[in-house]
Amino acid sequence: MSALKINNLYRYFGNLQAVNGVTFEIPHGSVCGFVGANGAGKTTTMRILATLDYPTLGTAEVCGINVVHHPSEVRRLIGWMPDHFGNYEHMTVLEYLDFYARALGYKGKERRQRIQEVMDFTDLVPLADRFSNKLSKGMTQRLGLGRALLHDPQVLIMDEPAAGLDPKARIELKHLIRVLAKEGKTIFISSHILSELGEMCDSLLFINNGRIVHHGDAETLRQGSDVMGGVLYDVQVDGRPDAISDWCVLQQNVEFLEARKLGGRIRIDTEDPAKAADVLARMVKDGLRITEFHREQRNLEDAFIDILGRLDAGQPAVAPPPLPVVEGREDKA
Ligand SMILES: Nc1ncnc2c1ncn2[C@@H]1O[C@H](COP(=O)(O)OP(=O)(O)OP(=O)(O)O)[C@@H](O)[C@H]1O
Repeated sequence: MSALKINNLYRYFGNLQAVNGVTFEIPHGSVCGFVGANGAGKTTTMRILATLDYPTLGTAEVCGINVVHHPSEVRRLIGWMPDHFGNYEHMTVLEYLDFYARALGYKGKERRQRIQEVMDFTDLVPLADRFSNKLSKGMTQRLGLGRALLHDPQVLIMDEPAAGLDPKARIELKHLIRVLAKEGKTIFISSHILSELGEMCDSLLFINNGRIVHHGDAETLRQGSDVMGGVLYDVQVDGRPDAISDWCVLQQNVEFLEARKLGGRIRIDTEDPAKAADVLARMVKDGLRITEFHREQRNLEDAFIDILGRLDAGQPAVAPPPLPVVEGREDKA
């Protein structure tokens, strides 16, 4: 059973189709990044999962429990960290967590212990007596995370937790997310900072205009294979750079993509490194003086733009690959 499962989900606001037939599953114990432009439908999808909104059509389940039919049960399983949350004036960090722990039904010693654990984890102990509305953005996010973790949820849903954080605070947050992932929690996190998501996520889910346009792991996206239908190589020659494009015209499984100063980018129509080695050997045999031949690592922003470009060009989005199986996941630090 998946930790999160969304099936053919729609959410309309009047005529506006905010979520438009979204389907995906996220396995237990994995970290999934949710990526999309402003207004793509991320918050709406997350709010439905967090039982704060209703779908127009379709289903959403957390650990097999339907969010519409059993919202109270779902709330016990999830920790929700919204992109903005209100702090109360004249309430210290400790009082704030105590208030929510009471609301969650914790009593006496157990409550104090749970608050202490959360404050230790989020490094809020030195801020215990600070007014919660006088915290920096990074401290506020740690308080929000602490609040979301009070009932030790299995699944954490975080909407743009890194927005507005300075680099140090982002690194601290990333560290906390890694620790939680190592503990086996399922984490669904939206962000505009793709490079950071790539480092900590087992899979990335791209949404555009309310539709899922890609679901895959970051490494495959960087290498471009499942997006581009082949593998990209950067090739440089000693001599005429356009010798590569001339050569590619005569090949069946090699496509010339763009010229560069000393050569060009090509796509080899295979995942198999041995076949790429064959292509290189043929180039050399045919007289190209190769000075560089390496598999291209694209950044995730490029991959996202590629996917959107394919959609704009009327090409179908690539079918999602099988979901990653998370067994004995390793820390990616
Ligand atoms: N309560 C609402 N009433 C009307 N329209 C809404 C409502 N909530 C969201 N929308 C619209 O639905 C679309 C999707 O919004 P959503 O907040 O889900 O996007 P998002 O991907 O989270 O964007 P951002 O990255 O800017 O937070 C947007 O066009 C937004 O204006």
